[in-house]
This record gives sequence, C-alpha cells and structure tokens, in this order.
Amino acid sequence: MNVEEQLARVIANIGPLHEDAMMQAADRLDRLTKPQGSLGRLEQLAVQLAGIRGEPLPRFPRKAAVVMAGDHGVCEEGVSAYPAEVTPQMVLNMLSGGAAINVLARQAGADVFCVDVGISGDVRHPDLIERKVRRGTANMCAGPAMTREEALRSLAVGMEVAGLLAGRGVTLVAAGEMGIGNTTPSAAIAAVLAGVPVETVVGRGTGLDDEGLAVKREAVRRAIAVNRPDSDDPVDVLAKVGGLEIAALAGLMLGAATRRIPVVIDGFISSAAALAAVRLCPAVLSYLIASHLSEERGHAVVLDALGLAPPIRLDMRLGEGSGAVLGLHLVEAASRLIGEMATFDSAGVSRRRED
Ligand SMILES: O=C(O)c1ccc[n+]([C@@H]2O[C@H](COP(=O)([O-])O)[C@@H](O)[C@H]2O)c1
Ligand SMILES: Cc1cc2nc[nH]c2cc1C
Repeated sequence: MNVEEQLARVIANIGPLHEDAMMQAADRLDRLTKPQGSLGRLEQLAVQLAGIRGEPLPRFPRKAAVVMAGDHGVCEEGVSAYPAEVTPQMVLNMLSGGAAINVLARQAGADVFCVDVGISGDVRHPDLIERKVRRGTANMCAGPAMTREEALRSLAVGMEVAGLLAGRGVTLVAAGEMGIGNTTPSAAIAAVLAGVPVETVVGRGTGLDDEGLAVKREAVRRAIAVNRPDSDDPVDVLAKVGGLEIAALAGLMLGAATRRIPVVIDGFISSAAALAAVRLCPAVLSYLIASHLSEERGHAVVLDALGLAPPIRLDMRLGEGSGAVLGLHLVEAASRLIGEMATFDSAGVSRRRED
C-alpha cells in the first residue's frame, strides 16, 4: 500500500463519536451531586471523552506528550529571533529531561516522545524516534518547502507514531512540536486554509521585533505567491508552504482518531496542523481538544476556524506541547469527576425542588 492509499484508509476509518456512550455519560452527569450543568465545560469534555472512547466512564492511565521536530529553510529569510541550531539543541534538552515540556509532562503523568521528522543536523540519543524525511524544508519563498511525496511521508510518520503509542497502551495524547522558524509556515497554512489575510496570522514567534515582523509577513506573502498552494488540497498546502513536523502532527491526529485516542492540541503550530488534519478529514475534529490560547497572533484565528474554544489562558507562547500538557489535567479532571463523584441517590442528597 502506498502512502496516499494508507492516508485514504486512515481517513475512511475515522468514525463519528459513540452516541450511546455520550448519552450515558450525560445522563450520569445529571445524577451526580451537583446542580445540573454546574461543572460547565468539564461536563461537555466528559461527554466528548465518552464518545471518543466509546465508554461512558473512560480513564486515561497512560498519557503521552509527542514532540514532532523539524527545521525550516525559510529561516534564511530572517523570520525567527533564534538560530536554527536551537532545534537539535532543544530536542537533546528534551531527551535529557530538562525542557519545560519534560517538567510539565512529569507533573501531568505523561511520557514524552521526541520524533525527528526533519531536523537539519544529526541528533543522536537512544530515546529519539528517528524518522527523518529530509534535512529540513527548502526555503518556501523560493519554491515548494517539500515535495508532495515528502509531505505524505511526514503524514505517515505521524500516523505510525499514533500506532506506536496505541501499542504501548497510551489512550491520551498531547500534540507538540519543536522547530525554529515554524510559526512562519504555520502562518502560511493558516492564511491559505482559513482564507484570512496574512497579517492576521503572522506573529512575533519566539520574539521578533517590529522590523522582523515586517520581514516575516513579506516572507509569508511571497511563499504563497510563489507556490500558489491549492486551498482545497491540504496535502498540497502542507507540501508547498508547510513543515515536516507540521505534517507529522496532522498525521498523528488522524492516526490517533482512528484508534479512538483523544488528542489535546497545543499552540499556533499544533493548531495549524489540526486545521490541515480537519480539512483532510472533517470527522477528526471530534477527537481534538483545545488547551490554551497562545500569545502568538493568529492562534485565535485558527481556533476560530476549527470552532474550538481554549479553556486555558496563560499568555504562553512556548510550543513543545507545553499548553497541551496543561490541558491533560483538565481531561483527567473531567474523567475523574464523572467516574468518582457520588450520585444524589448513592450519597442521599436531596434533589432540586420542583419549580
Ligand atoms: O505554540 C505556539 O503558539 C508557539 C508560538 C511561538 C513560538 N513557538 C515555538 O517557537 C518556535 C517557533 O518560533 P519561530 O519564531 O522560530 O517561528 C518553535 O519551536 C515553537 O515550538 C510556539
Ligand atoms: C530556547 C527555545 C525553546 C523552545 N521550545 C520551543 N520552541 C523554542 C524556541 C527556543 C528559542
């Protein structure tokens, strides 16, 4: 089976949420010792989780934070405040347990998996999942970031990682990335797929000044003008103005959804990948859970296009999956509440008076 056929098969396998489990979850929530609806969006989350897992009281004992890593040829345009060598350096830091994602994942009880989808240099570590499709993308201001075949192979890496995690008993995934320069292709993807002006989705990334921001806007405009990505063909968009780790994240989301594994999305880059995944397969949206609203300009636009409302606002703009891992706590909270709270009957608590 070639990669295109594999993708079509994964997409065809993503089914709707389990209605019966959702009804049972909603019914139980109304019998728990609290005024009806008083746990707000945690209740909606509990119902969504039941629908995804196909059981009214799902638990998530094994959680994973995935960091897809890749480099970006467009960095030579001066679009990031940091040099590209930070990508492999930070991946090594993550593999040694010293990055923010490691600290937050330990706190959330999640294992961190780092995947080299397209780091330019060599990173050697026994725990690194080596799936390099190519050594960074080409500069998308001068031509396509990668070939269609490379975009498909990156999607396939994500789908494979979802299978690997499922094989290890993981039932909840936080989707993160590491890639200096990757807010630039993410902005291009967002502009094309959401159909919004470039300036609404280009932000300061790791910390550009005003001059850098103007350069970055121009780079995104040029990349779109030079490549003319087809907004009706998400693989074309990912190939021409995307990134290796971004395509892999989209593949991870699709692969997780086929296995009924919920995916908590992170910031701007992770959400741009989610938008591509949803355009490839609208049914995947029900398996996605928003976490935080990143400071990065454009994140709100992408979440709007997805129809997702982020519950966490901490003015973060780190990436790595850091916001998504904070979101794991909310998933755990929703799951424990519906699973462990007493009902009015079991606790002998009086119900609401008749109006
Ligand atoms: O997740 C976000 O919203 C986010 C916003 C800004 C920056 N980042 C991270 O910073 C890197 C990309 O920033 P930049 O400026 O190099 O394009 C990449 O490694 C991301 O993980 C992430
Ligand atoms: C240090 C550093 C850490 C990061 N983590 C995600 N993106 C990053 C960018 C930089 C520059």
